Amino acid sequence: MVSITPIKGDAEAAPGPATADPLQAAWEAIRAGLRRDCGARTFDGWLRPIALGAFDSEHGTLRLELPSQFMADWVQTHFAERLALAWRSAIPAVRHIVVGVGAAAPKTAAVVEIPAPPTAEEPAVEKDGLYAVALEPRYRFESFVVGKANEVAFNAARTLATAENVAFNPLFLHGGTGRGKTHLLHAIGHEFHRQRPRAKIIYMSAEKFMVEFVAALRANETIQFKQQLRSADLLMIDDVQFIAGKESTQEEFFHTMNEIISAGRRLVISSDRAPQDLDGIEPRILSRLSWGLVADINQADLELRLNIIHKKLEALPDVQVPEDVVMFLAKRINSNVRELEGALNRIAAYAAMTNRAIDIDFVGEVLASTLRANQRRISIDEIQTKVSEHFRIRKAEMTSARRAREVARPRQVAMYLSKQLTPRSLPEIGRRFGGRDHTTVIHAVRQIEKLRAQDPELDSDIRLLTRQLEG
Ligand SMILES: Nc1ncnc2c1ncn2[C@@H]1O[C@H](COP(=O)(O)OP(=O)(O)OP(=O)(O)O)[C@@H](O)[C@H]1O
Repeated sequence: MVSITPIKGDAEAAPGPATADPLQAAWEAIRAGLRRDCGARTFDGWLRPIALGAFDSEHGTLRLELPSQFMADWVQTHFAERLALAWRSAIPAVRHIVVGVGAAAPKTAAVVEIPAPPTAEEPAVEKDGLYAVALEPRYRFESFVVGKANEVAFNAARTLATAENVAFNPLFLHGGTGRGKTHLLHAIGHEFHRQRPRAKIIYMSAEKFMVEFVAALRANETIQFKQQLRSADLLMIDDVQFIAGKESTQEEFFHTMNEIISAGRRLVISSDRAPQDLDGIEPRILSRLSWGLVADINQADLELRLNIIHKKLEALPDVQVPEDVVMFLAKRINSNVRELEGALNRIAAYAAMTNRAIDIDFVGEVLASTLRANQRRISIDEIQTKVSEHFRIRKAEMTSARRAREVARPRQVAMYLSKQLTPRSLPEIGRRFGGRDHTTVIHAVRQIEKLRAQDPELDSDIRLLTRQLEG
């Protein structure tokens, strides 16, 4: 069940006597920025009427409401991406925005007067070839902290942005949410622009690609749409999982991809999963993708989390965070970098508001629910359930003595995942699998490691199970 938290009542966002509403404060700042960037006419006509709706803290979804469907559709098409980006940089906990018609929107007269659409096309204003408005200024290579989990992706991104000729194209970056894919794409854009100020760079979410493609189809303007994309020297499409299975968009994407690559222009794609795990992507697209470089971004380990906290704190010179608190945060917030960043911002904001020193007690109060969510531990029981469902065997086979391959292999997979995803010891894992010896568990772990390297299907099963279990 999704819990919709009313903005004013966000318990975690308002510890102690604090009265300021961080969402409202961020919204004021975003509005000021939009007014500056878009001019008074567009702002007054289309953006001023937007009201803040509810914030669903579980999914990080913030609702923005307009007085009519027409206005909501317009804002969705022209501003959704910009709004989402602005929100994400202001409050990282806001991961998505939904634009709709709602009760929170200011009530105007029964007939809503619809302002004339602006004459200039704002969100993708071409400035020196760079679609500058879409790139977040903070997302640069210099602000990206490199560790084991992301070094291959980082190096590939830098090579793609800087090398005279690249041996791989496209670059496909994948990894779970909040691990820095969008950051790296924007960093590529900034660097490419710095080195080649006249080059044409397009960054677009796959969702926007689809929306624009469908709009172009309706308006009989597909030729212009194609020309625009295919003339890019660097094209970056974020979150490509979005178009998996959407046939005509996928077809168009495939042609665009082919032309960009054949013309020696650079293409970068990001996704929350590996190419082979994208359901509904055609084999010819997969094979074209495999011509390039596929790099994943793994979950940050403790060392990387510590380095990221230190780096983020450099940008907050007024905030004094003692080393024991840094270690506490790095150990306890292990889900993803976005959460870690959000936690630091929240601590800084509440320390400033309440004038309290930042110690472990304070952090425990301010981040109570984040810490609880990060504490979620995957249990061996959950692993056994998921694995038996996946391989369509009875769960009882997890603890049975049967050695037939069709049950023994899934059992080994479950033991392997128990070792990887839980802090349980080998003897304990053995006990939970029908009282087996710890050497059986070691054997299972080694066996699956070996098989994963040889068998792409098993490897993809394990990735999928891991993703599902990690939620
Ligand atoms: N290695 C890193 N160094 C510094 N900041 C990072 C790093 N990784 C992620 N971040 C920060 O974490 C936040 C989330 O990253 P980003 O939006 O790039 O994630 P993502 O992988 O694109 O997530 P999603 O799939 O949800 O879009 C950003 O503010 C980004 O700057």
